[in-house]
Amino acid sequence: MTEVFAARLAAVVAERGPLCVGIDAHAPLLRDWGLADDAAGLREFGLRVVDAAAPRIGIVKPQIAFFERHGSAGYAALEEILTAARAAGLLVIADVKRGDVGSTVDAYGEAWLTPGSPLEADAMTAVAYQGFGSLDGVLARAAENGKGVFVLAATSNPESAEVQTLRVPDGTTIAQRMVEHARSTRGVAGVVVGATVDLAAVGVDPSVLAEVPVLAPGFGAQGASLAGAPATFRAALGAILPNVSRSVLGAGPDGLAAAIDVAARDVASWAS
Ligand SMILES: O=C(O)c1cc(=O)[nH]c(=O)n1[C@@H]1O[C@H](COP(=O)(O)O)[C@@H](O)[C@H]1O
Repeated sequence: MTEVFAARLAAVVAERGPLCVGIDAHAPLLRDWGLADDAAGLREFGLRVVDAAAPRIGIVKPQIAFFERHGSAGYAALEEILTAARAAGLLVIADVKRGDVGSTVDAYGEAWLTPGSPLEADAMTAVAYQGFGSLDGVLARAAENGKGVFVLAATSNPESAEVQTLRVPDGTTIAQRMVEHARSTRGVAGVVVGATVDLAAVGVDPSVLAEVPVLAPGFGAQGASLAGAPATFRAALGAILPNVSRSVLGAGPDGLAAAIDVAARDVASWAS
């Protein structure tokens, strides 16, 4: 039987910790790294991040937007980076944030969560603005393949409260409803909850959040500190995958490994 994603993830976290490093190829970062903002530059950038990450941590998250900027050549670079990351034993979360009517979102699942697909990842990010049920097909595919889907619940950007704090008729916020839906998938879906978020303000119950995998971006460049995570996530701290992108990538190709080590040590200190 295929192992459910949450169990695969737990094994990676137990062995290599929960830190996730983003592969966010911003144009200014490429410039600072001495790389061209083209497909060759993207490829080099991504492969160097994989090289620095693989001996240190367990999870990487390529942000697909930065590859898409270069069209099919960007996607070709991305395919190589996905393959290299998975071959190096890293668990790969494709940050694609897809959502649509079910019959279309299924095709996104086919692209990102199917073994042997050129864009195969271990998990993808998704948006349930068209209703959690619109993700049923992609969740079924993920379950079949031991893959995961991280659904946006309470995002790190300041504008998010406008939508995510709205309440459904039983009084639950949309953010909390996403967490509850994810919990009902029993280890196939996780959620995205930003580290900049006040859980009480967005109506998310930390004890329910603790029951699902939580991708937590927002550290560093967006203002949240790794040291502050225990106070932010409380009972759910053990469920989070803290993501760092610009805060470590900004160290440059020569400083990246050390920056990842520092972040990993900060995360490891949560346990003490
Ligand atoms: O799904 C995400 O990863 C995501 C959700 C969210 O609420 N906020 C957020 O910043 N992200 C992504 O996480 C990364 C954060 O990058 P840094 O701010 O550079 O650490 C980017 O790739 C964002 O697209």
